[in-house]
Amino acid sequence: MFVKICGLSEPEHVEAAVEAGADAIGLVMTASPRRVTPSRAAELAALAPSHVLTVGVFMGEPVEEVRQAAQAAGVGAVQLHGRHPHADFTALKDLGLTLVRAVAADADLRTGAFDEDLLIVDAPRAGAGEPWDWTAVRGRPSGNWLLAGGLDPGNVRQAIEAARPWGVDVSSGVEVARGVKDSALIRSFLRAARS
Ligand SMILES: O=C(O)c1ccccc1NCC(=O)[C@H](O)[C@H](O)COP(=O)(O)O
Repeated sequence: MFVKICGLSEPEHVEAAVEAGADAIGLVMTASPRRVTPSRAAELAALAPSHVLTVGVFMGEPVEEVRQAAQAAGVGAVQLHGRHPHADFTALKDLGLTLVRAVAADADLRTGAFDEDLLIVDAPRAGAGEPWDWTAVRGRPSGNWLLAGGLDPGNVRQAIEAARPWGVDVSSGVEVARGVKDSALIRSFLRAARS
């Protein structure tokens, strides 16, 4: 089970996620209480070993802005929320970035439809910690896709049973307050997702 811990902004939480075995960490570089600057994202990304995918998270920015921020941060992947033309994905892929397409369940759920490497099927409001009907996507995407939206250490097993994803992604569910991560919750989430 691939696990991504998203919305990290403090070194101690990057270290906790890496030590607990996260496969990917998300650094939010768009409007959000979790937003980090490109230079802060670079500091955080540098703490992750090379086997951990570092993901810059964007929503609606022009592709040139995404390119500049991702390159300044030195992340290995970009996660695009919102509508982007296929050409945006191609332009970013040509830079060697891993592409993550984040959508709600009513979108095109074919993995690779936009040449992305990874699909995230999320709640309608990304990063809001809102659970949704995870059974609605069971058997729909195939390949490498992550389930997200309202997951936490207490419900992630149930969500995995409901949707049968390839991996999971969490942000709010490992926080003690909006935008404030907790190392113990990060560890619990990883344990529960893989139990
Ligand atoms: O975290 C944000 O505030 C955010 C803002 C805009 C676009 C994406 C954002 N976050 C993405 C994620 O944290 C995850 O990919 C996912 O939505 C998980 O969210 P949650 O329901 O909070 O676990």
